Amino acid sequence: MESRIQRVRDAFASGRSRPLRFRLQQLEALRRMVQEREKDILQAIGADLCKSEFNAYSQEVITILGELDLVLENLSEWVTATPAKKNLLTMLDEAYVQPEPLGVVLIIGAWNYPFVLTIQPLIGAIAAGNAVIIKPSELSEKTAQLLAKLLPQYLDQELYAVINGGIPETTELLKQRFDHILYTGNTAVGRIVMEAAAKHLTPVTLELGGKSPCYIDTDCDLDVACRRITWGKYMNCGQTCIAPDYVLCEPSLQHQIVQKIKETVKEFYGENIKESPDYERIINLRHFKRILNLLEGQKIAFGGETDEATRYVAPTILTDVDPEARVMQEEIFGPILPIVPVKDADEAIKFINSREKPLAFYIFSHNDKLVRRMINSTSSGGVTANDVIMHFTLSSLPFGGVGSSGMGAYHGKYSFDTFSHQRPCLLKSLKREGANKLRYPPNSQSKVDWAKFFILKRFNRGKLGLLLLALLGIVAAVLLKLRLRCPVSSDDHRSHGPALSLRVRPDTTEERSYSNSWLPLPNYSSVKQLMNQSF
Ligand SMILES: NC(=O)C1=CN([C@@H]2O[C@H](COP(=O)(O)OP(=O)(O)OC[C@H]3O[C@@H](n4cnc5c(N)ncnc54)[C@H](O)[C@@H]3O)[C@@H](O)[C@H]2O)C=CC1
Ligand SMILES: CCCCCCCCCCCC(=O)O
Repeated sequence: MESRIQRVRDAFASGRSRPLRFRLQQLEALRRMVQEREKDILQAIGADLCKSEFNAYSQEVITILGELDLVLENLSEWVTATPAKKNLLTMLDEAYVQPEPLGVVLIIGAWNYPFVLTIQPLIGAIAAGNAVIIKPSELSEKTAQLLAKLLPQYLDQELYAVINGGIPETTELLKQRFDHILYTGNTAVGRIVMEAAAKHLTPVTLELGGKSPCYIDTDCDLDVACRRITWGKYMNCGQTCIAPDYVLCEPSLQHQIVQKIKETVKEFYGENIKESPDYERIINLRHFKRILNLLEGQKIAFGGETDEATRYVAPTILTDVDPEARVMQEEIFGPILPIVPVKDADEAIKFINSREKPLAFYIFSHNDKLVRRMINSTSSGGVTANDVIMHFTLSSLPFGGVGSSGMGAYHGKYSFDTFSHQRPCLLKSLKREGANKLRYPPNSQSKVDWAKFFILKRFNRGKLGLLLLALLGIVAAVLLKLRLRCPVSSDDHRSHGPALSLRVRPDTTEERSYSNSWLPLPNYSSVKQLMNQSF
């Protein structure tokens, strides 16, 4: 394992992952892979999650094709250095922020969307110029095997390596040094990843889970709300990290919600849900049993049927759920929807704030003021109002958790930023040493005053500020010139402090001899007064 990672590190050190052209080539190759091997990809996802090709395409492949298009279109802009604002001391220098690759990145994927959750971070890591070790989840075995077979056929084999295996392999992998780790999975393993990363001071992006609440207001189109919730809750058999985990609503709404979700389930999956090509299965027996345990002692208002042989769990709704019940303590990650009655929106806010920060928060209401109030009084990784899941699909929004639902974010430009170091660059010349003397010892009050002036002064009115700055420059230059005509004693330098750092080219040899000295301005306070006018 160590030698494999070393090979990837050597490939990164060769510098070939850095040029924009190379990154674009690799991303185009990845797009070719998705297009040419679409059938294989859909079959692998289908085999892992019992998912139809239509669903695998719209839930996973579309996202990746969209992300690739976005990155290919914008990467040349993202890699370009951004000029930085300067202060008076650096106004003649070059200051910019240059994104640079971090090095070797480790991406640990999860099984529930095994293609998108592995390939989407990979796109960002390649775009940012990194080498990558990809560790797909061992639970989605077919997709993991396919990725290990396909990626080397399309991408640079030394820069991008797939390592498959289970917990022992991941544990071994985590002992190695990486320059960034992006992990998607449960919070307990998130802690293990962070602890391992800390040993090497490796930064981490943790895409974790949690219990995402969904508040339904009385002022709401319940038909639409319930249709959207049914879609987001039962998609992928509830195994979606941003699925609405539970519903909060006033007691009077409970019965109607159950009825409407029931009708929608029939509309979506037909009379015999087991036969529906759109209804998936639980990934393995361990998770199946875990979900079954969550049903114990609960009032099942709808669903509840299970079949161990096929790991089938019917779309299920629980009503009047006690907040202390087990089903309300851990992320469900299955097709069970508990409804917890609350008095009103304020009680819902309190309820949410008394728990760990969730990955997503959903509010259904016609009342725009209420929606904004609920957003402003809670915290979550992301929010969608009057729908569920959909914020995930917008690459212009950062995707990630907060608090125990994760740290850091990715998607689109946010992925590029996650896998880049924003390197600040200041390019000075070895000339103009005069202006620099204000920071050299011995220090004095006037040097401090000048330093304050040069560094703290802000010009925030755009062109007007620049115009006034130019005028000030002219005034300073004239004063400087006047001063240059009269010889200055070394004592004067010490007692009056520095001159403005302006390009003043002395005309005569005599003047040149003063050009590198601290030339005192005759009246600093008048300049200070001038500068304190609001520019
Ligand atoms: N924030 C997000 O974007 C997403 C978060 N999730 C969360 O992931 C969870 C479900 O995924 P999991 O069952 O955790 O996926 P999982 O069992 O596939 O584990 C994820 C990865 O962690 C590794 N792993 C597992 N146990 C480990 C250990 N003890 N030491 C080292 N590595 C280990 C696995 O090899 C795998 O690659 C849910 O909590 C869900 O909310 C899932 C999808 C997206
Ligand atoms: C056309 C609709 C597309 C919907 C895409 C849903 C993809 C959800 C992936 C979420 C990953 C996760 O949160 O576990």
